[in-house]
Amino acid sequence: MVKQISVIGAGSWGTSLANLLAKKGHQVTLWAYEADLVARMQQTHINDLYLPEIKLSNNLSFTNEIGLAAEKEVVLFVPPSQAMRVVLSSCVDHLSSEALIISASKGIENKTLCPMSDIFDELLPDGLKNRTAYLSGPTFAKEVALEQPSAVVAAAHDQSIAQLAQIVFNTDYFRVYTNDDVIGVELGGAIKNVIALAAGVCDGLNYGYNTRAALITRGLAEMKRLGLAMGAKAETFAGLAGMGDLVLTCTGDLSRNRTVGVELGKGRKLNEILSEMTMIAEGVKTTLSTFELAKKIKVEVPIVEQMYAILYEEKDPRQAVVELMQRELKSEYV
Ligand SMILES: NC(=O)c1ccc[n+]([C@@H]2O[C@H](COP(=O)([O-])OP(=O)(O)OC[C@H]3O[C@@H](n4cnc5c(N)ncnc54)[C@H](O)[C@@H]3O)[C@@H](O)[C@H]2O)c1
Ligand SMILES: O=P(O)(O)OC[C@H](O)CO
Repeated sequence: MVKQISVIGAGSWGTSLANLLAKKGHQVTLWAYEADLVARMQQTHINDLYLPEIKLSNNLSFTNEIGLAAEKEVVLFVPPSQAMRVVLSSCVDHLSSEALIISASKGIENKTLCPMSDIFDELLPDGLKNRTAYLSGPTFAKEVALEQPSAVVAAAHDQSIAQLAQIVFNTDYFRVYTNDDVIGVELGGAIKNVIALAAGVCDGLNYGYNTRAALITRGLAEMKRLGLAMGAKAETFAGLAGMGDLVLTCTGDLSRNRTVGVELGKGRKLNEILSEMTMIAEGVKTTLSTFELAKKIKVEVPIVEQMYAILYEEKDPRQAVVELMQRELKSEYV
């Protein structure tokens, strides 16, 4: 059934998902933060800042008026996670009480340590709190835009809402599974970015496949440990939003997080690396949140701690690896 949908956030992922939905036949409006980008997309149907390689569907319209965009049957939020609170706040009064609300952003807010679902729970009116779903999984925006077969999960507390999201997004190249573990799916998608930074650091230091495999596996152990302490299900970390996204981001050259890590491993300064990027590497800020969250709930996350020290205390990446390798010996599953 054709839906009126708005996508709030015209970065590479919002644009790619808006295009998927429009090609599927939905009536889609894409809201961009940058007014000049909206004007150019209206003329060219190309997002020259964030997804320049893709000619967008003629079925897609563009706006800079967030209130109007929010008045749709389905509202998909895809801003950077640190901007989610402000963006959602400006939409709340315009949302229909019947709307299906979806978040596809991956991160943990710095100042509150909230995953996106806590921000939605805090800001949405009661009737909409149970009408939200969280889309996550191993998906580079460009590959989805090129219709490469991909799979994701739509997580919601209410499975009828997860199923609605599944129906709205599923295509023959974008397979959507439902999931009821909202916190697990959210933490998987957020913390894998921290581990991807670390995987990039190892590559930048010219370590090999052994190091990468060890990093991915022990990174997954940290994601799962923190997730379990936050009430997530263990199996979520073996799924698309856990191991699936972790493997993609730690190994794929399209990952912005992994790319930042590679440059850090080569010895470049964080500020210099970030100043050259138009796009966002969520893991940089999520490292800070994850480090503080783990400290608060007393969960051991040695890779996250070393990544924090590299990013925020200018620790030498090679020394960080040495310290990880020289930690007290222990059983694999402690
Ligand atoms: N790109 C991907 O492949 C991909 C895949 C899955 C999930 N995600 C997630 O989607 C979210 C959005 O990332 P992206 O890759 O689409 O972005 P991007 O890096 O391609 O673009 C940056 C985005 O940030 C927006 N922005 C910058 N400052 C802002 C502000 N103050 N307020 C509101 N918006 C602002 C820009 O308008 C733009 O939409 C992130 O949480 C990311 O982790 C991305
Ligand atoms: O490019 P990254 O590192 O932000 O990763 C993009 C997606 O989250 C991969 O699933």
